[in-house]
Amino acid sequence: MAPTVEIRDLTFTYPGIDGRPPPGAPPLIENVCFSLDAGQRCLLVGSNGAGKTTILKILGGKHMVDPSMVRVLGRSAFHDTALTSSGDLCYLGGEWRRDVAFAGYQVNIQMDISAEKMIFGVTGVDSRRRDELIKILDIDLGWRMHKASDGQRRRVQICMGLLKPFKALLLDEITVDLDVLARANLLTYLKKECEERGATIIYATHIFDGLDDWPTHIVYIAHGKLQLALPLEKVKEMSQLSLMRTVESWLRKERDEDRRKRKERKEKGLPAFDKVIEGSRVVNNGWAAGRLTSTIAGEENFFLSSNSVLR
Ligand SMILES: Nc1ncnc2c1ncn2[C@@H]1O[C@H](COP(=O)(O)OP(=O)(O)OP(=O)(O)O)[C@@H](O)[C@H]1O
Repeated sequence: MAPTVEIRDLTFTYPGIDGRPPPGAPPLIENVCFSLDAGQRCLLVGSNGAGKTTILKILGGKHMVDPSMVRVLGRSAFHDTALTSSGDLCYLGGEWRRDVAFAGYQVNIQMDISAEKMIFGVTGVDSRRRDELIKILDIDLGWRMHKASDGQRRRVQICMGLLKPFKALLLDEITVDLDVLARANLLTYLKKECEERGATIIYATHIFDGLDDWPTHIVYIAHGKLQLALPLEKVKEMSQLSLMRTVESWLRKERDEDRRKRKERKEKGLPAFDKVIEGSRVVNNGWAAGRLTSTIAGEENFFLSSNSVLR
C-alpha cells in the first residue's frame, strides 16, 4: 500500500512578491525525504526556525512545490483542494489558531458566540464522534467564546478541527494553552484514531510531556535539512535518556556546532550569520485566502491557474 505521507527530495524557498525565490536566496528546506504509513504518528522536532512549520504548511497545501515532492494520500494538497475540503487531510496550526472555518466562513474565535453554536455549526459530522470529542475535551457547550479563557477557546477550536474523521492530520503545536488533563486526553484520543482508524499524524512540538510512548516515529530537522527519521524504538535503542532529554541533547549538539562555525567565520573576518536575502518574506505568511482559479481539477490542469504561488 502507498504511504499516506510521502516527501521526496523536498526543497523550498519562500517566494518574493513576484512569485519567485529572490536571486541568491538559499533553500530553506533542502532535500527532505521521509514517508509515513497509515496508523503512524510522527513527532516533528527541531529548534526554533528549523523549518517544521514550513514543512507542515507545504504538506497542508499552503505553499506550492512540485507535486512530485509531497504526496498526501497519493495527492498534492496545493493542487488538489478536495483533499482538504473533504476533511481527509486536516491541518491545525498557524492561521488556524486565530480563525476557524465556521459554516463556510472564517470566524474569529473571540466572537460573542456560544461553544454549542460553533461546534454544531459544523455540518455533515457524525454525532457520536462529536459527542466523544466534546466529552474528551470537557467542553461546556454554554461557554461564550468572547468570555472563555484561552484554553477553553482552544478546546472548542480543536474539537471543531477534529470533527471530520481525517485520514492525515498535521498538528503545528496546538496544545500550548491546554491544561495537563485536556492535553493528555487529547493525545490519547489521537493515538486511538491512528490505532483504530489507521489515521496518520505529524505533530510538531516543543512540549514533550506525556510523549515518551506516543509517537511511532521521530523526524528531526535542523536548518531545513533532515537529520534523522526513525521509528521510536530505534531512537530508544540509540539513547537511554527520556525523549525530551534525547531531543535536548541533539539540539545542544546542533547549537554548539553552530557556535563553532560562527566563531570560525568571525576569525576569518566573515559575518557570523549568513546574510539575509531581502525579498523572501511573504506577507500574510504565504496565505492568501481564495484562489484566482480553481485547481480542483487536479495538478495536471494546474498550468491553467493564474495563482500558482499563494493560496
Ligand atoms: N513567510 C516567510 N517568508 C520567508 N521566510 C520565512 C517565512 N516564514 C518562515 N520563514 C523562515 O523560515 C525558517 C523556518 O521557519 P519555520 O516557521 O518553518 O520554523 P519552525 O521550525 O516551525 O520554528 P519554530 O519552532 O520557532 O516554530 C525561519 O528561518 C523563518 O525565518
